[in-house]
Amino acid sequence: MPSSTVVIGVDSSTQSTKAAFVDAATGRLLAVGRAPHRVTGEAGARESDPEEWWRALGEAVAAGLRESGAAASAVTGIAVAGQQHGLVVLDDAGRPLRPALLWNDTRSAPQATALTAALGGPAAWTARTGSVPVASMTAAKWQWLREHEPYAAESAAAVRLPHDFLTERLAGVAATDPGDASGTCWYSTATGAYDPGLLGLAGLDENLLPPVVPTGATRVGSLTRGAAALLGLPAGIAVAAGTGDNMAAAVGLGLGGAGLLDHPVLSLGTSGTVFAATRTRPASPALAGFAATDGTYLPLACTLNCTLAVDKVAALLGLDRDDAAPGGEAVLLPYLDGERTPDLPAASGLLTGLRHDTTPQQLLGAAYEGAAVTVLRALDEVLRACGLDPADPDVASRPLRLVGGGARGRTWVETVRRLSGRPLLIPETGELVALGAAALAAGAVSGRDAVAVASEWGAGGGTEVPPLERDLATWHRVTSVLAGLVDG
Ligand SMILES: Nc1ncnc2c1ncn2[C@@H]1O[C@H](COP(=O)(O)OP(=O)(O)O)[C@@H](O)[C@H]1O
Ligand SMILES: O=C(CO)[C@@H](O)[C@H](O)COP(=O)(O)O
Repeated sequence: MPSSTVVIGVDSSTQSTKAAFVDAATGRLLAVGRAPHRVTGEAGARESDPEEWWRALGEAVAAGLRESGAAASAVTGIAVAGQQHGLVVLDDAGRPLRPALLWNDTRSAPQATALTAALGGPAAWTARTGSVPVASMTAAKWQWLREHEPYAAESAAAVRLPHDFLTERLAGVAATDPGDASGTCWYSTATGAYDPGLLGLAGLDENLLPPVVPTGATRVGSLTRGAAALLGLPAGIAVAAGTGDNMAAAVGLGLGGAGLLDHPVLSLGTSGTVFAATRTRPASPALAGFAATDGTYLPLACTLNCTLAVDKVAALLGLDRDDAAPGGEAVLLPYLDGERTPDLPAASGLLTGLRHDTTPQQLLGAAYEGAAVTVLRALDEVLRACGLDPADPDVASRPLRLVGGGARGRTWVETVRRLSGRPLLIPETGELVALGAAALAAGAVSGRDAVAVASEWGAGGGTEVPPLERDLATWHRVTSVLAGLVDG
């Protein structure tokens, strides 16, 4: 591949769209174009207009093109990684029939409970899909739509996830990948295909879904003339299948079959996620057992309240996000959006341990601690799903890779360091999801394995932060309040 070619990786996540322009030969990040999109809704509702994602994708690509100084003619491929699980329903002209129901919309919790029971409980689900339905899963959202807006469900000519909605706009071809499909609860990680029985349970016609192509780096088509004109890119360049945002972060870090296996990652974004890439198909009811893009798997735990929730607490207190001190006796579980891990969709924020001398800075620190402990609690289960013993010194000393917007924040890094007691590895590149998507685009152009491409690019490398002695007093204080919430 000539060194002058450029690939674009798009991260269409909850709060914004980022387009990474990457030198395909060296992996050098030339520029990242950004554009925000809105999330609306109250009382558990979280929705976004897919047309806004499409507009934001155009703006982010235009900004990246300007800032990179790259000639549009140098661009050879593009791939989209998107926030997982969102339900997009389209009419027969490909227009959204309503706003997308997002991963953090908890209105679908009762439908998730009913689906779990309908198949005979959690074990039956993990055996088939790798995951147990919770409000986030697409199947629960589809059931919610059927019950609450039957007209929209009956009129749907196509059902899409966020990333494959955008891929189809680029290539004019319907396609998805095993990674994002595995977050629907109608795709089986055991068979690597849609599960007819689960589609029957959801009353969903398979013809409404995009075909699942073998990997996110599969070339599904070429940039259409219309999309090319809109984006200022050459028509005919490769469009990859793309994937979900967590799977793309794994690719960017070089995790998977052709790279690093069984090493933990913590992503601090709107969601907090903890995961690893492994060869063993996960089937733990405590985790989502996703497929990765390349035939490996991604056991993952996801919380609903991470950076956005902590920023909200900082705003309530009138503090900047790094004006925090360790929480002391105060415990703050910032479950502003309900919670998914543990599965408490109706939860709200909880504060305890206040004293006369508690400071606003401690309250903010307690919010960081509450959010961090909530996601870190699942780390041992992720390691067990990889077939590892979390207490094994070799396993305990594996660095935790920190990604997502929060990994740029001093207080996040120090809080995770203190509460995990692990060495951390903070990649130089902040935009691992977009970079992973760029590697998928490079794979679609060259036919090479995207994880191998990303490993060669070296994007996973970064700063190693040595461990601190683990703050077990805070850990136990937070986990005991959390346990009370679960039991209560
Ligand atoms: N320097 C920083 N310090 C702490 N948090 C940050 C910093 N920069 C960005 N963030 C947080 O990162 C979040 C966005 O991260 P990102 O991974 O892009 O989220 P998402 O993928 O959910 O849209 C914001 O909620 C913001 O609070
Ligand atoms: O639901 C999940 C994972 O199962 C979330 O991780 C979403 O994929 C949204 O990610 P961010 O926007 O927070 O990156």
